[in-house]
Amino acid sequence: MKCKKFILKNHFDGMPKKTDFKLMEEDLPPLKDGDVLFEAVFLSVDPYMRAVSSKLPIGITMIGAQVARVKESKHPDFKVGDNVVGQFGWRTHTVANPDEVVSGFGEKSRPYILPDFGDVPLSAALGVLGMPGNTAWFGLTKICKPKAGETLVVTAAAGAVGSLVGQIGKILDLKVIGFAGADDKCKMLTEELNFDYAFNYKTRDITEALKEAAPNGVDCYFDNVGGPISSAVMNEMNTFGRVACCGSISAYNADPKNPPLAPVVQNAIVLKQLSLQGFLSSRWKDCWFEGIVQNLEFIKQGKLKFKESVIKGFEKMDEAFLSMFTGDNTGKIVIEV
Ligand SMILES: NC(=O)C1=CN([C@@H]2O[C@H](COP(=O)(O)OP(=O)(O)OC[C@H]3O[C@@H](n4cnc5c(N)ncnc54)[C@H](OP(=O)(O)O)[C@@H]3O)[C@@H](O)[C@H]2O)C=CC1
Ligand SMILES: CCCCCC(=O)/C=C/[C@H]1[C@H](O)CC(=O)[C@@H]1CCCCCCC(=O)O
Repeated sequence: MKCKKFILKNHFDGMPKKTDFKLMEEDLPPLKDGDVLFEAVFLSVDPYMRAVSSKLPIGITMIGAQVARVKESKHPDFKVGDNVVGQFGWRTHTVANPDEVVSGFGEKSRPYILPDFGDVPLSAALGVLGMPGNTAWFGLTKICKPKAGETLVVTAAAGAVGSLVGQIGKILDLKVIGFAGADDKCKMLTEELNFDYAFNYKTRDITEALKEAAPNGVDCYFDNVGGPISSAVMNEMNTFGRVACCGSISAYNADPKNPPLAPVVQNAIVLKQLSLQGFLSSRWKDCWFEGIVQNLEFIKQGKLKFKESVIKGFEKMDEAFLSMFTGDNTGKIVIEV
């Protein structure tokens, strides 16, 4: 049996291009004792792949998670028909011993069998009921530690993580201000997702927008973008404000030898006694299912909506990946095989 896979053909130089990838076929080995044959159902593209792949060798299968179905099994814990989330990379089929799966950056990562999501589609296991959902839930509650009545700012607010952070902020009784890169995204955030304010960072001055929406200052900042936008937000923060440093997508395509310069924020950090803390969602791997159960509960209660940009066809993995950097997605991008 053959599988299709995408390999990294060139290291990205600036914005990733279709020509940086190659779609190939590979013969799958027969199953040994302990092995399982997984078939991809939905695949994920995530911004970290841009940052991480520059450190990986050319020719590797592109890294990442997928929802896969067990087609054959010689492992006692995995039954035919089980749905799992596994770090198998950009490939349609995988033969692997689940106890030996290693993620693209070298961490052991046993695929986990998905619980019943009820009416919620399986693709959510890559979004609201998976890594981005847990990033939002744990990152906001454990790093920003918000208190009811406080003001939260979130950037990349219409994306997979940001759209959930803002809604969870509202569930926790915060005033929520989002920044996103298009007027229709901002409209969606306030009209559908309950944000109090949303501004287009491409057309609005950040400081001015915050003076209008947060005249009493910002207490929590969930930072998905880094760079000058984040410097401007930090300058509007209140004493003892908390910043959850989640990602810096504004610089992922930058030349590492000539990185972009953002305005200095040390004055704000010192004078306002801010706490900035970086985190990876994997910090909460030991209580991973608590986050999933919590977000599923919010969905069932009608308090949390999730947006997906579903792209059909494994062959479009590369295009789906590129679209994150042009802001073409709303919510989580998933590829349906
Ligand atoms: N720490 C962790 O464990 C995790 C961190 N992350 C990080 O969170 C952030 C969001 O990820 P995710 O929700 O998956 O992705 P998104 O779904 O938010 O997609 C990326 C979005 O980023 C915005 N964007 C792209 N380029 C820029 C830019 N130059 N400046 C500002 N915004 C830009 C675009 O929206 P727009 O139209 O608004 O510009 C785009 O849609 C990323 O930085 C990612 O690395 C994600 C998961 C886990
Ligand atoms: C390298 C840039 C990472 C930017 C932030 C981000 O998007 C992180 C996402 C992680 C998510 O929590 C689950 C993951 O697997 C993502 C990648 C973690 C990268 C680890 C890199 C380790 C290393 O290079 O040493």
